[in-house]
Formats: sequence, structure tokens, C-alpha cells
Amino acid sequence: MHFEKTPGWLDWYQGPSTPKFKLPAGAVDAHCHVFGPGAEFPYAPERKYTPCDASKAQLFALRDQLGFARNVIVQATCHGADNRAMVDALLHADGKARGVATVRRSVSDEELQAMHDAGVRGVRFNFVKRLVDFTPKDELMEIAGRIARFGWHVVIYFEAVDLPELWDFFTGLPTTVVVDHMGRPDVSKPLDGPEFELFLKFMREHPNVWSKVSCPERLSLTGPRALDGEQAAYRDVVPFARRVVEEFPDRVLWGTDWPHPNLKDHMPDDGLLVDFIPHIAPTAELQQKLLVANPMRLYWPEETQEA
Ligand SMILES: O=C(O)/C=C(\CC(=O)C(=O)O)C(=O)O
Repeated sequence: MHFEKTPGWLDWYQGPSTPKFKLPAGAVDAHCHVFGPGAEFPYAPERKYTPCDASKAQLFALRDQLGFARNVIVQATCHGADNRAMVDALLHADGKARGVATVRRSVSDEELQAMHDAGVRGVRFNFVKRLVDFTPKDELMEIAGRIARFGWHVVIYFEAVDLPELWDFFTGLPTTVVVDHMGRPDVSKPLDGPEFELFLKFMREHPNVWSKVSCPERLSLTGPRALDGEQAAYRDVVPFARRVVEEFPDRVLWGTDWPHPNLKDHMPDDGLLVDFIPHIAPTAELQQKLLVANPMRLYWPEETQEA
């Protein structure tokens, strides 16, 4: 099957630089995707965008080049609730990848078990309107109750302005809850303004809530682009991410977001994105938690020695 990319689609950056920042041993890229390839794993009919292909082999090559040990592969909305491409990647990762799926109410316990055996450890609920059609909250809550029995968690993706309306639903979830990209703050607003304060309150009052401090390239308004040797890109995102890392060091994750769906303006060099990490996690201890201890506790708990 042949797919035409969405007009204006930006492909992932070929030949990323090798980061100057040396990742700690065992670092996990805790947010990335695979796309197809469409000829093997067709994109879903209900998708809102058609990407370029981004295969498991290309993802694993990037992992090795950047110096990550493992990946968490998150189901992308262009595959809807057809998790085959993501699961196939998990099955070919030699145990070095875990996954987050998208499921509907109709999923059977046998299907959940098969995904668990492949390495899936969570489901993603997406509330970003340009990416998905609305799913009723009672359906999502039912799914959350079922996946909780597998020890999975829920990943939520939403925009900052929608947090008040979604608050009751999110705080009623029975699992660990992982927020994608800090709930997409508007970084032109003040760090200590009401919008970001609400997000911090959400984390402060709910110890089951974690956050990915990822995607500066998506949140930044000022740039500059993380290309051409720029080593301090996305300065306007730094205070937001750093605040979350410093206040909740044991509940943060980081990921490249490769292959960076739906960027309109520029495509980052993933090597330079890795060089962003020490700006938001300035000490070796914070880096170890963000990149190793936290993702291991959530995705490979059987390998973690908890005191
Ligand atoms: O990759 C991300 O995390 C962000 C996305 C895409 C997405 O969530 C998806 O397709 O599933 C976005 O903001 O367009």
C-alpha cells in the first residue's frame, strides 16, 4: 500500500550529530515512535496525518548512535489503535524496548496479555484535538481499570489550557499517570503564572503523576533551531522543564520524540536535543534519575533494586 505524506510534512533529520553530552550508562529514550513502514504496517484510516516512514531499524540505529541503551516506543496516532508496528518493534528489540499502546474498549484480555508479553506497559489517552477524535471518558476510565490489573500506567497528552476541564478525570485515574511534554505549556506565559502553576499543583497534589520533560522543539517559540552547531537551543523552554525536574526529580522522564511528528517549522538534530538535557537536569544525580532510575522503575521494575 502506498501512502502520500501530508503536504508540508517534515522528515526526520538524517545523520544526526553525536551528542557532546555523554548519556549515563543505561539511559532510556522514554518517548519515541515508529511509523510503519506503511507498506508493511498500513497507517490507520482514521489518522489525522500521514507521516514519512520511520522503521524500527532506523530507531534502533539512532538509539545506538546517541548512546541510549533502551527505548520506550509510544503508539503514534497515525496508527490509531492498530498497535502492530509498535509491537513488532518491541519484539525485535532484544528486550531493549517497552511500549505504550492505544486500545479501544473492545480490546480483549487475551490481546492485552499478548501486548504485555511483547513489552507493553501502558496505554495512551490523547486529548489533543488536532490528533484524535473524541473518546468518551467513561470508555477511557473503563480501559484504565482493566489495564491497571496488568500493572500498566496511563500516558496522557493534552494542552495546558485544557487541564482545568480534564482535572477530575485525570485525578480519578487508578494508575500511575505520565504526562507527555509537561502538558504542553505555553512558554510565552510566565513560569509562575496560573497556567503552569496549575500543572505543578497537579503533580504536587498527586504523587502518582509523572511528567516527560521532553519536546522543547515543539514547545519553544523563540528557537533557535537546534541545528548547525547550536548548543543552547530552545532557551525559553529551559526554565519550565528545569522547574519540573528540580521539584519532582523522581517522577520525570525524557525522550527524543523521534521521528518528531507534525513539526511545521524545523526538524531538530537529535544529537543536539540530547545536548539540551544538562540545561534542564544540571547535576549528575538529576541526570541519573531522569534518564536511568525513573524510566527503569516504571518500565523495567523487575530489573530495579528498590530499597
Ligand atoms: O509525538 C508526540 O508526542 C506529539 C505529537 C504526535 C502524537 O502525539 C501522535 O501522533 O501520537 C504531536 O504533538 O503532534
